Amino acid sequence: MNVIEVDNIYRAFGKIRAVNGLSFRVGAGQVVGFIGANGAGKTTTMRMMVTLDVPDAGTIEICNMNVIDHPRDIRRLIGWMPDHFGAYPNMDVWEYLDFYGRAFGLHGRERQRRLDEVMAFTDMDVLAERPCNALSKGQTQRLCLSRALLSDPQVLVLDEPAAGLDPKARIEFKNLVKLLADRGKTLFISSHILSELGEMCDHLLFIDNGRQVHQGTSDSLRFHKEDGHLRVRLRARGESSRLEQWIAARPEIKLRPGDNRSHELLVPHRPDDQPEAQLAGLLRELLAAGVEVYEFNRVERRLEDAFVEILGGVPS
Ligand SMILES: Nc1ncnc2c1ncn2[C@@H]1O[C@H](COP(=O)(O)OP(=O)(O)OP(=O)(O)O)[C@@H](O)[C@H]1O
Repeated sequence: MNVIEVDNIYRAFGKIRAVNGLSFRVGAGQVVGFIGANGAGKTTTMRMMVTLDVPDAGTIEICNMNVIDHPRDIRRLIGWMPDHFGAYPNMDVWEYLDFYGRAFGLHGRERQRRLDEVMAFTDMDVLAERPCNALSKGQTQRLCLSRALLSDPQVLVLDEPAAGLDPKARIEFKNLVKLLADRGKTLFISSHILSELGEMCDHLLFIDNGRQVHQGTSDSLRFHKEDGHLRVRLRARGESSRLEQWIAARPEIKLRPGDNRSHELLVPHRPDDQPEAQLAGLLRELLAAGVEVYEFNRVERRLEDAFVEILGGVPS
């Protein structure tokens, strides 16, 4: 079932065409990375999805409800985390979340229970009494996520959630995203930093100048299929003669030297086979032939390279 259906939407600000005929679908439980350079139209699209703005043309449906006809229902289903945090100088973390809990219509014990649950999940419980303006960037992001989670939404739309986080905070954030995905939430996450999203998302949607330029699974972008080949990097103990003998009997497989005493195999991909099954069979054969393999990896393409390739040049 599709949770998000965006059909041919347009949004212009004067002469600027921020979103220019964009269409995509997001299935229930998917974690989708929304990628584009600065100004590509990500925030504008997301604001329309969460009912904060309306398209000039085209339709957006969330859980089969049109954003223009059912904004209130949709707001209950969606948790929105904007890319900026307004200043709340006189509130501590607990007061801030309590305020939003009230705004979401949570009452009495239910509100308290939900606040406790959310703050424990995001590790904000230890910071409950900290003033909002005395939080680090990572803590502020976790506070924003806490707010988005208060209504226990099915769909989470997160605008640049990892921007400006240090590596530790980024790992913490990634773990939270994974936990939410494990709970069956649908996540739609924007970034202009690909590697950030590649680790969190199973699907990637690329936009440029308000238009979709590519949509696919992260794996399909990440793994090379050079002219229908699978690429494997392997390292084996001892003499390489066993490996060479094994290769000699398989003219379809190409062997080339890799870095750091490794080898790279270029194996024709059999379209009827799952790549995983084919690679597992290959490893079994190598071991049976007495090649002492101690490292065997499918070679990944850097997502940045895939992005540049898709755009046909360097992203602006
Ligand atoms: N309210 C507005 N008024 C005028 N122009 C706007 C407005 N909002 C967005 N734009 C313009 O629309 C284009 C798309 O902006 P948008 O914020 O959607 O991009 P983005 O992909 O989210 O970029 P970033 O990664 O920098 O946040 C930009 O050229 C921006 O300047």
